[in-house]
Amino acid sequence: SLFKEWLHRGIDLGDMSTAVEVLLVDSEWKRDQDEDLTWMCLLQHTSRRGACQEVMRKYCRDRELPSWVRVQEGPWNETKVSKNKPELAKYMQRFANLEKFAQPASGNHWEKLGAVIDFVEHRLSAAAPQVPGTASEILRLLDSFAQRREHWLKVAGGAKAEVLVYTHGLRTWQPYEVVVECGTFIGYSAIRLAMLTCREEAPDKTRPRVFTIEVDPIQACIARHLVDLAGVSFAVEVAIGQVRDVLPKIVELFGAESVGMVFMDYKGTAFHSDLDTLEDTGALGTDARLLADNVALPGAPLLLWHLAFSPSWELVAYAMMEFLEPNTEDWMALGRYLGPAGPAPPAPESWHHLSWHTVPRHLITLRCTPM
Ligand SMILES: C[S@@+](CC[C@H](N)C(=O)[O-])C[C@H]1O[C@@H](n2cnc3c(N)ncnc32)[C@H](O)[C@@H]1O
Repeated sequence: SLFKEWLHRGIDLGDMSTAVEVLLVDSEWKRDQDEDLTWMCLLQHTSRRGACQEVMRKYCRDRELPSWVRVQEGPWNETKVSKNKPELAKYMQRFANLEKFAQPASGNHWEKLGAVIDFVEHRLSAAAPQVPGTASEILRLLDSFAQRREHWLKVAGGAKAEVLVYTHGLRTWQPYEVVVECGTFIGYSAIRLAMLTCREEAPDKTRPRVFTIEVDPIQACIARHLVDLAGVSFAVEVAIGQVRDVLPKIVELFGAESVGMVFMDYKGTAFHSDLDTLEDTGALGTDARLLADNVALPGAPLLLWHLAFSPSWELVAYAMMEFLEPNTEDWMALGRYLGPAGPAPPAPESWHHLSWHTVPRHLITLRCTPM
């Protein structure tokens, strides 16, 4: 009936594609096949075919549909494939349903990632016809891409990059040690970390010094490509998978006490349990550092509890503004590992609760509480 009201008022369903998508996924009426098809039909005749095809593709997957419903083949539109590299196309074909595992994407997420590759490649070849470029040049290009208002990228740039560099410089590194980054995205911080590890006069090029984990295969491939363009692929290994599945293999891959620094930049509610894995498997080296981003927004209260109250850790937290978001304050937590010294006292139940009701929602509740 809401749809009918929109139609009655002459509202184009294409302009409401996000709402239509939510209703298609959540509504009771979708059990009624005919009703369902009526809306498919209406979605096909809108002025914004691209957005609506996207909705239909998601909704109609694996379903028998009448021939008049025209849904473009596959979850990947031409822009995505053409903008990326053959390796990406291979992944796309192999995992046709991957899109549903990808991070929640804004409407233009994939176009933006295609554009970032174009931007970097174009300027790189204009400035210096040889590939690879230098790592600092790639970072500069990514910064300048992100600084365009419509191109914001969720990477640890600006003040966050400074904390990253500072953290890496806090300890004396052994030749067998690695930095583990959880959440690669397009490899921005991995490239920066690789630059730091390559500062030695004759860096060992036979083994990776930065091991970075990304759940989204497309983003992981983009990261590999940019790492390659930056000329640091010898120093960076991009692993594809969930952090929780990959971390247990670290000791097997690099040896016990081989992790000198961990950079957690993915899903705050998982930080504490994934850190447990690193501690329990003996992966953390002497005086290892843990840097965790976005611990206040969206929030990682259980990680903060652990770092603050476990005798194995010392904690410092930095309040700063998000990269290119001058109105959004966020925190980074920096932990220093003192070696296995026993568990933290259990976190109060309310902290577990807080972990699920991440800080933004929690703040909304607070604001609504009468003074
Ligand atoms: C904020 S971005 C990382 C930015 C990157 N650290 C940088 O500064 O350049 C977070 C990334 O974590 C990935 N991610 C989210 N949950 C994950 C998980 N459970 N395992 C692995 N990667 C994950 C997302 O796909 C996204 O690309």
